[in-house]
Amino acid sequence: MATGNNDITSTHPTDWKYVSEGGATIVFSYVGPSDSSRAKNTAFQGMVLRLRKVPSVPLGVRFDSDSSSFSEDEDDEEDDEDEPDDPSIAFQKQCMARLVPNAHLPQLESIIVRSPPGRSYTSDAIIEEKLDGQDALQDTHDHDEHHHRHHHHKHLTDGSAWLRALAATHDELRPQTRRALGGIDFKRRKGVLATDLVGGHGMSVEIKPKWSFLPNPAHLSAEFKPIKTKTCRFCMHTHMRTQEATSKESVQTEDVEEQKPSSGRHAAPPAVGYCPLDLFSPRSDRVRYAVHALYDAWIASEGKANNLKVFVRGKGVKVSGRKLIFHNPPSELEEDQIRTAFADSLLPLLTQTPVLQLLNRLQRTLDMLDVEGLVKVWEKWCRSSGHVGENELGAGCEEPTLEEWGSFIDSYLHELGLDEQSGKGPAESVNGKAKHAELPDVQTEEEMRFYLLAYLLSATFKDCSIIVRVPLLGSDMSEMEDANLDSRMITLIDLDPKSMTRLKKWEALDREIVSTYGQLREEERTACIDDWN
Ligand SMILES: O=P(O)(O)O[C@@H]1[C@@H](OP(=O)(O)O)[C@H](OP(=O)(O)O)[C@H](O)[C@H](OP(=O)(O)O)[C@H]1OP(=O)(O)O
Ligand SMILES: Nc1ncnc2c1ncn2[C@@H]1O[C@H](COP(=O)(O)OP(=O)(O)OP(=O)(O)O)[C@@H](O)[C@H]1O
Repeated sequence: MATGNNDITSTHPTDWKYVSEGGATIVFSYVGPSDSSRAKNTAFQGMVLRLRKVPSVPLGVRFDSDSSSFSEDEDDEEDDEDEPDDPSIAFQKQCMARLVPNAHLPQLESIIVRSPPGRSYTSDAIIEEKLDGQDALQDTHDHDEHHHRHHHHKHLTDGSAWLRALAATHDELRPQTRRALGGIDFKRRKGVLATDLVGGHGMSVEIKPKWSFLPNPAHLSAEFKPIKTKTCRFCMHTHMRTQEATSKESVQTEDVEEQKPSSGRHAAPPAVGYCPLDLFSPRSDRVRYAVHALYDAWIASEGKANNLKVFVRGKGVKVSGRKLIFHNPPSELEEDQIRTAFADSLLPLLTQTPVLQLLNRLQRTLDMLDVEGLVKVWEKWCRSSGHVGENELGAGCEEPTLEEWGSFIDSYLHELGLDEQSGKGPAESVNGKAKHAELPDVQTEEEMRFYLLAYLLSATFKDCSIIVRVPLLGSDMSEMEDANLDSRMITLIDLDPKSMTRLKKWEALDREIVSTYGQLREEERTACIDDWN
């Protein structure tokens, strides 16, 4: 029995399973009713729901009518159509799809998440309240709950009722550090339905690779150049985070559960030992080393580091349950065997599909000046153009429209001599580097914005994740022959546009990370090897 009704608020909150979340969004997958009393809804099968969280993270795209904003008034029951679709949808369709082959992108579509007035939810029922005051029950097994509903807060029956019920049903599964910072944004009228990349019968491994390159040295300050050309940004950031964690530990109060991250942002433990430059290397022994390091950091952080997540049949695997990644978990298994089998299963897709190399090329060619070079160009342009404001990087700059993003991508592809969706790797960047040996002489606002947009887009690719789908270890399917490699099994997620307002943060963070790392003696610093330099 199945239905295809695409009113998401007619599904029960328990038909959805919490998958995971980041700083900006939270994701649930459709599992359907747990018993046969109700039909599965085919409109949601194989899909996840991605919802924006509060506090909201600013996005780097503006619509002509500035429709990226939405009503701040909770009681405002405007048409759902009045809220624009989540900007990530148009951005992916019109911009990202020109840079990344479709095979490596999830399908995205907009979905209304407002429930009709008068509809409320209990743990196992949907209650419809007739507008003339008479009540009608629908699809409920728990009539006793019904007569209590008038005592409930008005939110239980307003348009946010479904979102609130979804949040209440799943809040317990969320990490405490994320819960302390916020949850689903109940004011939103729309969410995003996306291909479920962690469901099915196999294993999905999510890697957040981060920065894949050492910077172009041409525009670095004399003070930072020796530091930044030896150690990659991720390894330096890891060092800073490790120091921060150590100093926090020494002042921690007893009540750890109640502690909010002091910076107001989620602080995942650092993935010590992992270097992205290993993962992005063309040498498979280095890629293997990186996967081992990610696995070790996953274990050491008890699954809290955000660079590796593992899912089996749609559910996040805990470190303590790691044997679940095997089809038939052997009773005796050395730790090293699990790690080796894990890396064996990922290596073919990581090394023989173009996704990592594509990410590498995009990141480095979009960040040819480094933030230090970008600041120099910006300051010079501010002086020459009389640009008013505090002169902080990006100050006073509007978010780009989709049209401007489109023109930017035209120029970028043209400059690199690449075709749309070419998916080509970093060899193409060599020309770009020679070209950016000199600081660009920016004359117009349009030219200045070209460099700012390039940096914003590089930041998206530095912060996105890949999801690799493979059979469970030890299953008949797990010995993948090269010929059987299906490159669609590796997908890029979290390709949201970053906001102009982030530029000043990145400048300051760069300074903080590098000066902290610079306090180490030369011989204490890690030498990261960029094979593509
Ligand atoms: O600055 P970074 O490199 O620490 O990246 C931030 C991420 O931290 P990470 O290093 O991956 O632990 C951070 O990840 P977490 O929330 O810590 O998992 C976010 O991805 C953040 O982006 P946004 O605020 O969601 O747009 C990321 O911020 P942006 O740099 O993309 O602004
Ligand atoms: N299409 C998908 N299928 C399955 N799981 C997904 C999908 N998209 C996202 N997820 C899961 O939800 C998590 C949060 O999504 P995403 O990374 O897009 O959020 P974010 O808030 O933008 O992250 P960040 O803080 O890194 O910027 C992901 O880490 C992943 O585990």
